[in-house]
Amino acid sequence: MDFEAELRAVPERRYHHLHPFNRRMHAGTLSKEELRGWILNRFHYQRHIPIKDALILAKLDRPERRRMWIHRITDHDGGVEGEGGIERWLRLGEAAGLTRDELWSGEGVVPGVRLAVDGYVNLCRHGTALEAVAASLTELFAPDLMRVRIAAFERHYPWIDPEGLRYFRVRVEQGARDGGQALPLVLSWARTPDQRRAALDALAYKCQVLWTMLDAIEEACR
Ligand SMILES: O=C(O)c1cc(C(=O)O)c2c(n1)C(=O)C(=O)c1cc(C(=O)O)[nH]c1-2
Repeated sequence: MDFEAELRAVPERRYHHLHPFNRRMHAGTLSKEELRGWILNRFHYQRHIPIKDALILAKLDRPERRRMWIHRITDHDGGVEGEGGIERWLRLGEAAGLTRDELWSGEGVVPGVRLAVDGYVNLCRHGTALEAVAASLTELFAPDLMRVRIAAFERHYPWIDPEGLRYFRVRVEQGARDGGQALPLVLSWARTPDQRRAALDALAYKCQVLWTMLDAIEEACR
C-alpha cells in the first residue's frame, strides 16, 4: 500500500463516524439532553482548535507554510467580533437551548473530554510539525460526516433552528480545503519509515481523541 493509502486507511477504520453515539445521532434517537450535552462538550474541543493551530504555526519554518496555516485561526476566531467558527458554534448552542454563558463557563464538560482535548493540544505542543499536521488529517473525513449530520439534524431534530447548523455548512468547505492543504505537506515531509510511522501514529491518536470524547459524552448521558 502506498503511504497516502495507508494514511487514509487509518480513519476509515477508526474515525468517529463509526462511534455508536454518532450512529444514534444520525438515526435520530438522541434525546434533547444528549444532543445538548454533545454540543456543550464539543464546544470545549472547538475553543481549543485555534490554540492548537497557533502551536502548529510556531513550528512552521517558512512564510508560505505559515500563510497556508494562519487562516485556520481566523476561520475559528473570526476577523471581527461576531464572526468565525466559535461564534457559529455558540449560535448552534443557542439554537439547541443552551446559553452562551453555559458554553463559555465550561461547567458540564466531562473529565474524559477535557483529557482528550488536552491530549490533542499537547500532541501539537510537544510533537513535531509532521505529527501535529498529520493529526489534523481526520479532516479529510469530516466533510462527509458533516453532510450526514446536517441531513440528520434537519430530519430528526427540527426543534433545533436550522440557522444553528451554519457551523457545519461552512465547515464542510473549510474542512475539505484544510485537509487538501495538509495532506501534501505530510506526504512531502514523511520520507523515512520512522517519519511515516510517526505520522500514522499521530493520526491514529487523533482518531482516539475524537472517539474518547464520544465515549465520555455517552457515558455521562447514561
Ligand atoms: O464535527 C466533527 O466531526 C469534526 C471533526 C473534526 C476532526 O476530524 O478533527 C474537526 C471538526 N469537526 C471541526 O469542526 C474542526 O474545526 C476541526 C479542526 C480540526 C483539526 O484537527 O484541525 N478537526 C476538526
